[in-house]
Amino acid sequence: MCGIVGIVANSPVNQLLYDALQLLQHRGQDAAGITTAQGNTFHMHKGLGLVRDVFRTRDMRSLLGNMGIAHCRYPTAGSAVSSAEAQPFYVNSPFGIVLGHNGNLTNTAVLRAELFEEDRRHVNTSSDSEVLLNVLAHELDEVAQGHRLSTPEIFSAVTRVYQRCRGAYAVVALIAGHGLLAFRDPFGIRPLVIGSHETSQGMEYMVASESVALDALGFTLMRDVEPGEALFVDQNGRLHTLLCAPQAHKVPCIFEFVYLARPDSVMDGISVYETRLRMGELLGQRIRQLAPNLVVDVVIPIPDTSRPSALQLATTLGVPYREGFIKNRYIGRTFIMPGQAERKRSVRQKLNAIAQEFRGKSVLLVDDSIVRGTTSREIVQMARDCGAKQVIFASAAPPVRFPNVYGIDMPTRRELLATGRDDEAIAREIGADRVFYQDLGDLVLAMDGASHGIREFDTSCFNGWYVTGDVDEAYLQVLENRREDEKEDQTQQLDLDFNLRTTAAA
Ligand SMILES: O=P(O)(O)OC[C@H]1O[C@H](OP(=O)(O)OP(=O)(O)O)[C@H](O)[C@@H]1O
Ligand SMILES: NC(=O)CC[C@H](N)C(=O)O
Ligand SMILES: [Mg+2]
Repeated sequence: MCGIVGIVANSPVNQLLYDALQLLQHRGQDAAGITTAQGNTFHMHKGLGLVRDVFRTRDMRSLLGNMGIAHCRYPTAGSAVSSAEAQPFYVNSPFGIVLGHNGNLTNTAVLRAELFEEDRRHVNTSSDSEVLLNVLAHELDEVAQGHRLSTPEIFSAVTRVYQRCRGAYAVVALIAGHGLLAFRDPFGIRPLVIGSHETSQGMEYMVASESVALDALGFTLMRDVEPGEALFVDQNGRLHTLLCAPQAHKVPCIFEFVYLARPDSVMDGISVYETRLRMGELLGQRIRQLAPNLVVDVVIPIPDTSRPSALQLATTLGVPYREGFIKNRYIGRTFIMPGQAERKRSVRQKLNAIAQEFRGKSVLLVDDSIVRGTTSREIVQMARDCGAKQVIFASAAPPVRFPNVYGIDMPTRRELLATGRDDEAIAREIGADRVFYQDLGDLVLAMDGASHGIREFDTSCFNGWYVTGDVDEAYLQVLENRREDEKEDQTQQLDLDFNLRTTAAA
C-alpha cells in the first residue's frame, strides 16, 4: 500500500499535493514524489524518505502548474533502497506520461518479457509500477490515431491495460498536454476515491487513496472510483468517466480496514473507524464465549491502530480501558519499515510502558493484528518487565498465515508468526499466557459489506484465497524463493545502514 493522489485545479497544485501526501504518509514512509504539469512540461521531484524530508522549499517552487500527481511509497516489489524506484515514474513516449501506483501486479514477469520482446520497450528498474506504466504507454501508442489522444482512445487504452495487467492497481497518471487519468483494477482491491471543490473559476477535482486527503483539503467526497473504472480530467477541467472492464466487481482488501487506512477515512462507503469498533465488539464476544471464566483487570491497546477495537472490546467485556503504552509521535509505523533490525528497535523506541498500569495486574493487550510478531514479542516482554501478573494478547484480526501479493509486504510464509503454529504455540512464541484471535467470519461481519453492496473482500492473507485466480502454490513458491534472495541482500544492507546510523548516533 502506497498513497497516491492526483489533482486538477484552477491554481497551482504543488502545496495541495504536498499536503495530501502528508495526510497519506501512513501508507508509505520510504519514498515520496510529486510531478506537476505546466502545459506540455512536467516538473518532478522525488526521493527517499518521509514527505517532510524529501521536499525543500526550492523543490516546491519548481513544481509549477495547475495539475499534478503525487505518491508516497511502501515498497512491495523491487528495491526499498533505490531512489530510482521512487514514484511517479516517467516515460517520454507517447506524449510524455508519469504514473503513480498503489498495489502490486501478479504477472509482472510475463509483462516484462512481453514489453521487451514484443512492445520494444525498456524497463530499467525491478519495480512492477514501471512495468505498468510501460504497458499503459504502449497501449496509448497503439490507440492514438491522430496527433492528440481523444478521451475514448484513452479509455480504450485503459481497457487493454485491464486485459493485460493482473493483480492490484490503483493508478494516477498525467499525459502531457492532455490531462489527468486515474483507474482502479477490476476487483478494486486497493482503494481510490474522487472528490470535487467548487471555485468561482469552475470545478476542481482530486483523486486519492483515502478520503481523509479530500476532507482535510476542502474537497467534498463524490464517490469511490469503481473497480474497472477509468476517470479522465481534461485540460479544460472536464471530468469524463467510463467503466472499462465490464466484468468488474468489488473485492476490496480487508487489511485496509484492519491496519492500513486511517480510521477517519471512508472506503467503498464503509467507515474504517466503525469497522474497527465492530472488530473489538465481536472479539469481545468471542473471548467471552471461549473463556467465560477469564478474569482480566484491564484492557490496554497497543497504539496506534488498535485503539478503537480495544476500546470497544473493553466495553463489551465490562473491563476498564487504560492507556498503558505511550507512543513517541515522532517515530513512524514499524510494520511498514523495510528492515527487521529497524522494526525491532523501533518498537522499543516508539512505545514506552506506564508501569503502574501493569504492576500486579492481569492485563489484556489488544493489537489490530499480529504479522511477524515483532511488536507483540516486545510488548509482552515490556508488560512483564513492569510486573504484570498475567499477560493475555488479543488480535482484532485472524492469524495472518499467507503471503499478500496485492501490495502489502507479507511476502513469505516463513516470516509470518502464525504460519505452522496454533494459538498455544503462538502464545509461547510471543511470551503471552494466552492469545485470542478474531474469527475470519466475524471480521467479514465487522465490515458490514452487504449494506454497501460488497459481497466479498480480499482476505487472502488470512485464508490463502486469491481473487485474481492466478496465484497458486507454485506461484507462491517462486515468489517466496525470489523474495528470500532479494530480502537477504536488501535486509542485510538495510540492517547494516541502520546499525551504522545508530552506532554513529551513540
Ligand atoms: O506483528 P508485527 O509484524 O509487529 O506487525 C503488526 C503490528 O504492526 C503494526 O503497527 P505499526 O507500528 O506499524 O503502526 P501503528 O502505530 O499504526 O499501530 C500493527 O498495528 C501491529 O501493531
Ligand atoms: N505498496 C505499494 O502500493 C507498492 C507499489 C509498488 N508495487 C512498489 O513497490 O513501489
Ligand atoms: Mg501497531
